[in-house]
Amino acid sequence: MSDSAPSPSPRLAVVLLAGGQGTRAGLGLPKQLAVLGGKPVLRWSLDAFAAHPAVNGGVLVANGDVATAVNPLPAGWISVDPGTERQQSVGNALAALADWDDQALVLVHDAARPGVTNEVIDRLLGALRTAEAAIPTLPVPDTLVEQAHDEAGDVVDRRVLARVQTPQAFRLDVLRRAHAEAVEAAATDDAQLVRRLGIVVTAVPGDARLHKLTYAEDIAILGGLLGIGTMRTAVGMGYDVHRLVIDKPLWIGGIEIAYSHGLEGHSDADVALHALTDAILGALGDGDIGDHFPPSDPQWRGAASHRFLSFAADRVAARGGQIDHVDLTIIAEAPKIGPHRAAIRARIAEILAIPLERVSVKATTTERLGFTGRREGISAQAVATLQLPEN
Ligand SMILES: Nc1ccn([C@@H]2O[C@H](COP(=O)(O)OP(=O)(O)OP(=O)(O)O)[C@@H](O)[C@H]2O)c(=O)n1
Ligand SMILES: C[C@](O)(CO)[C@H](O)COP(=O)(O)O
Repeated sequence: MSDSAPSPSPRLAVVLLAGGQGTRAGLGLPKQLAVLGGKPVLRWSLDAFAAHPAVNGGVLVANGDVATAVNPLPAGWISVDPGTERQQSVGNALAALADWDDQALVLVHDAARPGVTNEVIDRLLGALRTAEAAIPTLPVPDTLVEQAHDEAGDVVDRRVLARVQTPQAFRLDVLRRAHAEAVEAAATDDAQLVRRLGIVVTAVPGDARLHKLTYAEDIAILGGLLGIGTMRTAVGMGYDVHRLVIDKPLWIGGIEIAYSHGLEGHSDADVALHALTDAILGALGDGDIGDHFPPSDPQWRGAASHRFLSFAADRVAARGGQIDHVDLTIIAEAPKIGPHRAAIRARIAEILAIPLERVSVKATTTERLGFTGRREGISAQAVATLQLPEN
């Protein structure tokens, strides 16, 4: 029997990448801040790593506003600014790990992949007992073909292909060398840089839950994969009034209508889009249009109201929800809204990026009664029906 003590496990650091813009997701905010099951996407993997007994600390790569969403960081974690590309962001994290021993291990992970499990971390660490680098991969489930524009070409043999996920696991000295030698050579992940050193990268089974949030529809996919409850229906209502004044452009429902008068207001005073914006914010329980775009703020003077409505729609997407239906009633004695209804409906569907059938636009007079009947102003009422994930 040997009397030598077992060698201690190497220390383990995590590099959590949350420095991207999330352009392809188009959520109106960095996708790592989108809320999934009641917490930001970024928080999911941060919590999973912080709870794993082998993890000693980590570096969150994120801009200040993103890092703030997960304040305070777990013990042993710091945050650093991102670089312009993912690869530079990893480089910044490696610089922050300068005082870690070469023998340490590191897991590099996309914050856009919230579904980190202990099992996948353990598989990667198991592989690093003998390998210098290990990554999770999944088989390709579909037939793959070459394609040029809209012409499908020859089948590519998918048996020799795999989908690469993160976290990716490395001996720290290996990752340091790979990045040091890659200054001029871009790669979409760290394993490719390591392979350029001639080092073998071991593949371990990945996990469907590590699906990456890339496009807006991935939020719903992740909701299913992560077992985040069902959707609930939320209904909101909005109401707005603006005064008619002479010689102003008249904007209603995102279109300009030729008329002797226009609506008075701080923005373009589009009474219909304001009511709709409030209906959506109401369904979200997210305040009202004045909270987000205060009339006291000069930047909204004369602003086109489609910006307010897009903002509200983005907030629905960022919550992993969708707009089921909006119903708008415009109350005006004059001008007649009827001839413009179809154009208004199409414009609202365009702004909200939902099918036309999900938008209803109606109009009425008040039979010459009240302020609308006296043509002193125009009002609008709206109801928005959303599907939102249960938290
Ligand atoms: N300069 C960058 C670019 C990306 N990332 C991170 O790298 C991961 C994978 O990148 P990707 O999915 O491409 O995210 P984005 O760059 O945000 O997406 P897009 O390309 O659509 O803007 C994400 O967690 C992202 O936050 C980063 O830390 N620093
Ligand atoms: C690192 C990565 O997640 C591995 O699949 C991927 O390459 C990063 O995403 P991107 O869309 O290529 O930036």
